[in-house]
Amino acid sequence: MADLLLGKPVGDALSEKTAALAEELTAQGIQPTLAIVRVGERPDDLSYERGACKRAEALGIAVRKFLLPEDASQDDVLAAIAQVNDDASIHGCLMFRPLPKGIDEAAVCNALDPAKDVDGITAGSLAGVFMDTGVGFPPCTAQACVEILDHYGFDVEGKSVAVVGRSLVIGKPVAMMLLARNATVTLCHSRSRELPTICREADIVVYATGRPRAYSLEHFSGGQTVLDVGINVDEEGNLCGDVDFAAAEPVVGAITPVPRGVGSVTTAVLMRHVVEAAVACK
Ligand SMILES: NC(=O)C1=CN([C@@H]2O[C@H](COP(=O)(O)OP(=O)(O)OC[C@H]3O[C@@H](n4cnc5c(N)ncnc54)[C@H](OP(=O)(O)O)[C@@H]3O)[C@@H](O)[C@H]2O)C=CC1
Ligand SMILES: Nc1nc(=O)c2c([nH]1)NC[C@@H]1CN(c3ccc(C(=O)N[C@@H](CCC(=O)O)C(=O)O)cc3)C=[N+]21
Repeated sequence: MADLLLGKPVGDALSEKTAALAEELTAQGIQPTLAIVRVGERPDDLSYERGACKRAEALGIAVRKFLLPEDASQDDVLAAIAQVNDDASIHGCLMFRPLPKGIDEAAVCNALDPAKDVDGITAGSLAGVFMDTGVGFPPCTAQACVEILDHYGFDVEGKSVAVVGRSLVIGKPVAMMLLARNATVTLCHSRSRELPTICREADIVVYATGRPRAYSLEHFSGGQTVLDVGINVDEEGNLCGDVDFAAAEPVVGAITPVPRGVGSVTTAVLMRHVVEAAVACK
């Protein structure tokens, strides 16, 4: 049976420092505040929003929501971002992605004030991740994966890591962050051939594709570590990951469950970024 890599202890350890900083700021009359920009009602966005609001409340961080309908135009989203930029009481902004088709996501992302970019969506923050400059915040989920590996004592140096999925939210940045820690990274996507072989041969596999329970026995090997980033809703309305957990658990060495895995660490990382952004703008 695999070791369960639960997110809670990782998130709790991160949140201890965040709570102390948030308290200090509040004592100085600064209310750390996160803006959430959501277009439509994607279930994975709603799940993140629930998790984030719960954690923000526990830490004394305020949340302001900017909710737009599914058919919002690019100008509507840009107007919401402009409101966030102009409001000095907002320290960080989380805008759910992917945005509905027809909206130029890069244009909207880059409209955000870089100082408020707590989820690594602007080109400047991503350059920080890719060039290792220490400027800006990395995408929270990519950082959450690294925090989980650190917390549970997995040293990636020299190990082979397969990342499945190449989005700017998770696949590409997590690949770069693990590369910076001297892992040998294979970045896979929907056109990759021999994916099961690549996955089986890796010491650590990060699945981030948004395909419910799509990865099964042929992808696993004994003793490997699996991080399941996917947040999907199955036919019965239950949250599930990209990995077929029941098939993986008896085989792999360690695995993050969904829910209670990577997602809960993502929200903890987000809150830490918000508080750090609030400190930086003092
Ligand atoms: N736990 C957390 O905190 C978070 C969870 N998520 C979840 O992670 C998942 C991925 O999110 P996101 O990156 O935004 O999704 P995107 O849809 O932007 O990207 C999906 C990626 O998966 C790849 N892919 C799709 N099908 C296959 C396949 N059959 N084989 C190999 N690769 C495939 C795509 O490849 P190609 O580029 O070739 O199309 C693409 O690169 C979602 O379930 C999302 O909800 C996201 C962020 C945070
Ligand atoms: N710009 C952007 N960045 C993202 O990181 C991003 C995104 N867009 N769009 C949507 C996906 C999905 N995602 C989740 C994060 C945490 C939980 C989370 O906290 N889940 C709890 C359960 C919460 C609940 O449902 O009650 C858990 O896993 O235990 C869920 C989903 C981030 N995403």
